[in-house]
Amino acid sequence: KPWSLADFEIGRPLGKGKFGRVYLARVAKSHFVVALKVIFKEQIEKYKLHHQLRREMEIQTSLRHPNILRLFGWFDDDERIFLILEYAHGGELYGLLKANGHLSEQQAATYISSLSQALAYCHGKCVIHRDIKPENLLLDHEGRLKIADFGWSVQSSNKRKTMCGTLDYLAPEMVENKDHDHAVDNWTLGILCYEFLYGSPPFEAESQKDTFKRIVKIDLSFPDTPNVSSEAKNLISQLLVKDPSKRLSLTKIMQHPWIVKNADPKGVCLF
Ligand SMILES: O=C(Cc1cc(-c2ccc3c(-c4nc5ccccc5[nH]4)n[nH]c3c2)n[nH]1)Nc1cccc(F)c1
Repeated sequence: KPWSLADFEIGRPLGKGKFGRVYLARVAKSHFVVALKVIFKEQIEKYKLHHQLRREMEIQTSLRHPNILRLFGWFDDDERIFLILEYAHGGELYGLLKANGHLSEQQAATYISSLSQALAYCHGKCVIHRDIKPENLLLDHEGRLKIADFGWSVQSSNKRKTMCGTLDYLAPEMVENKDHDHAVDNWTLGILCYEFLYGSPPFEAESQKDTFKRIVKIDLSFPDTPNVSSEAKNLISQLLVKDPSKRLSLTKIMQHPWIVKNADPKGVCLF
């Protein structure tokens, strides 16, 4: 019997986006907790997004990895499509980063390792460009990282206001509108690693124009505080490289001395 809204008890909103909101919910019978995403059909029709949505749902349903948020299933009624998504009890990684200012080298290395494993899994299934910015990263009850690919730009509560327009995470070949491949994800890992350790992305600037200039110039510098190990700086410097083919591969990232030394093998590290 297909799922329907009657099977769920709806809780508070968790986030909202262009195409609808995400609610905390639980299966009425089993009390199994999920995140229920509501997408309005008239929005999909208006933007002619049927195929993209269908493809995204097929991709998400097929991805099974401990660091990728699950799409358990979906159902619809006359005006809405409902996605039954995994609930991440720890909320947005962005919240943890902003609360602490920056993460410890152990936390940062653990999350970069988890992201590299999740991306290697995706690339292995010819799925690229999972939008990996802090706003798309959630934590489960054990502090394990979960990529929730909001390709549908969910603007949730405590998201950075400049998020929608920021270039901070885009690789040079993207801001220069050249064709790009999965190496853009390796660049983004460098950006994220820097942001986890210093609290803000490396090419942040007052205007998008200045960020653009800093990205294409690879205008990278490491502040003296917080004190970050040279191995961490070495990894970042091998990812924030202009030539996509020269960026450290996902396998090499997982074998990097800083990752081997600092990442928690179980991917949870709570210190
Ligand atoms: O839209 C998304 C991804 C997505 C995930 C979510 C999302 C948002 C928030 C949460 C949360 C969550 N837990 C929290 C705890 C505290 C505070 C906030 C929290 N949000 N858990 N799981 C979530 C899932 N929104 N959108 N996938 C998608 C879109 C179209 C088609 C498709 F197949 C998948």
